[in-house]
Amino acid sequence: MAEPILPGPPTVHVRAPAKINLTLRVGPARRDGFHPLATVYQAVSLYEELTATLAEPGVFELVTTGEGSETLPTDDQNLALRAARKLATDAGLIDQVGVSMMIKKSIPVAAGLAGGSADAAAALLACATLWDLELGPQALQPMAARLGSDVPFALIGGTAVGSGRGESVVPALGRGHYYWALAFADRGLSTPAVYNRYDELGPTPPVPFEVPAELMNALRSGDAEQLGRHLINDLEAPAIDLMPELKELLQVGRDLGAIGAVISGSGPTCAFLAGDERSAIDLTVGLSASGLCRSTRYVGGPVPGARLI
Ligand SMILES: C[C@](O)(CO)[C@H](O)COP(=O)(O)OP(=O)(O)OC[C@H]1O[C@@H](n2ccc(N)nc2=O)[C@H](O)[C@@H]1O
Ligand SMILES: Nc1ncnc2c1ncn2[C@@H]1O[C@H](COP(=O)(O)OP(=O)(O)OP(=O)(O)O)[C@@H](O)[C@H]1O
Repeated sequence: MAEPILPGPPTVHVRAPAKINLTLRVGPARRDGFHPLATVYQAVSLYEELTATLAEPGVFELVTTGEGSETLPTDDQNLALRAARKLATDAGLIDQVGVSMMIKKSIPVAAGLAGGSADAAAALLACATLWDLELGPQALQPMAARLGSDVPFALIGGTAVGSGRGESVVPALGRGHYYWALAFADRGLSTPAVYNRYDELGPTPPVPFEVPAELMNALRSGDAEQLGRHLINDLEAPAIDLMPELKELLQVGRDLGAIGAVISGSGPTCAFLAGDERSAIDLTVGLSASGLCRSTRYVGGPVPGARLI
């Protein structure tokens, strides 16, 4: 006789998006080593997928698959596991809860697209749900900020202005959907190394600084051409200093018709803004053919932050 099918332990699925920095103004290093930022984030349709299953109390485990996963730690060095443990500790439940997580990575590692932050945000939301903590993306913000500068944005998604060290995020009012071609490099760049090189190259813009009004106006009116003209990243010079081939890649994208080109975050991923979806696809084809990048992908934004699926 067939065995009865018993329900498995509760499981949730979450996906969390990559980000592009449309603006990244960087001030001189603070005493704690972090740099004050004025940034505009946009979440784009390249997603990490996390599956979390309730486990025995005290069990916190993780496996990763997909893009670059073989290079990642699966112990507490991994941001997702660190996020799960931190949530359990802060809730006073560290000896009473457990979780088994599986992450399918699509965001390349150390690419400037905040893949690790997306994983941390996904883990927070998944574990809060599994453990019935009744904490949504807003309530999880303070804990997200302690895990990393980009984690709070990964929870809210959309388009948002970031300040402080990037952890203080306010949604930006905007209209329009934008089409991007992303060009991935064949190696990563370390975020601290890029900030260090930024300090060495100096000088830094005076603080307080602001997000360009033209960029905010472009977002408000949904004007892609104007947005493309006002993309700016102060980490572009140090990223190019560490990886000189990025300069040519940015130029090739412009020559292929991109209406804007910028390195995302600390790089090395280059983001090219296109006028429409067809042009974004054409750009990915042209960039691939240039031989200057490992691979390309077209994405759209803004999209929501970490969500249950
Ligand atoms: C480059 C960006 O992605 C732009 O959004 C972020 O600034 C980086 O965010 P992140 O990877 O979440 O960074 P964190 O994990 O908080 O910090 C990693 C390291 O980056 C440097 N760091 C980060 C953020 C910041 N405002 N100033 C910094 O100098 C510090 O050396 C820090 O030790
Ligand atoms: N789940 C994770 N995914 C990716 N990297 C992780 C993860 N956990 C820890 N890390 C470590 O964090 C480092 C940076 O990873 P990540 O892919 O988030 O870089 P990034 O996209 O450049 O980040 P950011 O744009 O936020 O600076 C990696 O070198 C990796 O060892």
